[in-house]
Amino acid sequence: MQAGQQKVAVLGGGSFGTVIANIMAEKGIQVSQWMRDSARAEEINQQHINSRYLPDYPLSLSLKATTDIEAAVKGASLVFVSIPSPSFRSVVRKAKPFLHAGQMVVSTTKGIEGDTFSLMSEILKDELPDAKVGVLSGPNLAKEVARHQLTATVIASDDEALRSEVQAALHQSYFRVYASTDMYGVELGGTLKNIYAIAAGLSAALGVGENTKSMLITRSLAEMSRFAVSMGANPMTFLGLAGVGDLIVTCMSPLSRNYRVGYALGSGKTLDEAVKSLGEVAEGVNTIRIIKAKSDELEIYMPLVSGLYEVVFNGAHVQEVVKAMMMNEQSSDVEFVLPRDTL
Ligand SMILES: NC(=O)C1=CN([C@@H]2O[C@H](COP(=O)(O)OP(=O)(O)OC[C@H]3O[C@@H](n4cnc5c(N)ncnc54)[C@H](O)[C@@H]3O)[C@@H](O)[C@H]2O)C=CC1
Ligand SMILES: O=C(CO)COP(=O)(O)O
Repeated sequence: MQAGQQKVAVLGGGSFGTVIANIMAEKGIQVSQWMRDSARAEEINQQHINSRYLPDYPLSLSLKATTDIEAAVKGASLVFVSIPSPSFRSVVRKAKPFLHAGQMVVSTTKGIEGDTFSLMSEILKDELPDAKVGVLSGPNLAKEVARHQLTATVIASDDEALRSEVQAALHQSYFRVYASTDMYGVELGGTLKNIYAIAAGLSAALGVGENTKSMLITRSLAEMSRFAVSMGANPMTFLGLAGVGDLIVTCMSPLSRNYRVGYALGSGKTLDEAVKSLGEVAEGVNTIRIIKAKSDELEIYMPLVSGLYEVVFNGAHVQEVVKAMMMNEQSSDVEFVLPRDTL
């Protein structure tokens, strides 16, 4: 389809929904961005800015925002859902009456629904059994994308036509889209790394050295891939942009909201203060709780998650938790090379 004839809908008026919508609008695709806040929609339409989430970034003049979800999705070949995980299902339900059979729907959300332990692709399949479903995930700090910093991401789906459509819609001189068929692995990569970004922010605030930061990131990768593989994901996915790529950016950048929550905790703020002062979503806080419960239930060894859970929710002292981890029994480096249970 020619860019000028294609229509795409983006559900969500926050930082990521806005940059994704803007990439496509800049290419001449007709984009309708749905949001609940009418003042924000009017601001995007009149002043071409989203001052709450991306205050310093002018948006494409052709990007159109609306509070009418039917108008947003009507005639759209692709629908992106960029809504924080706690509200994801309810927004999909709102859009559902206006979607057709075979509709392509892509989640950009990096979280888990607590009550059901559903990833967003599972919610999409659940709510929209006739839709073609995909997941977009990768090292994609919204403010850097808005600034046209060279960026790459991953579209994961079983559906080849959906993967090609998303690659064509989002490809830009500053934005590349790689393909994957491991939807579950790609989605878990984006979701789990938020936990370790909180740990990285916390340790940065405590002034740890570069060796320590490297150990933390690499052992985080080992832990998140161990969990994902137990859930059926492909370990190779964690070598890609949605695994190690997203883990690195989120553990290293103060632009990450999860990293900032960790940094605030390490600077002596309470969890409430840290989350309130952020004013945006940090999915990792809920994800720690959800993954702690799941890993306990399935007996998956996750010492970083357990330690962080104790610090964040039970007031344990970081130094004590770290000391216990360092004194733990010796283990395998890459357990897909040397399995832990053969030690
Ligand atoms: N910001 C980033 O750099 C990136 C974010 N993501 C993911 O994208 C998802 C969305 O995040 P952001 O856009 O960054 O969040 P944000 O905090 O910037 O904005 C969230 C948006 O969702 C809207 N919203 C929340 N509940 C709603 C409801 N019930 N109905 C309608 N709208 C509702 C809010 O009004 C707000 O516009 C998250 O899961 C995040 O992990 C993914 C890649 C990069
Ligand atoms: O997922 C992200 C970058 O890829 C954004 O991370 P935060 O949600 O921590 O800001």
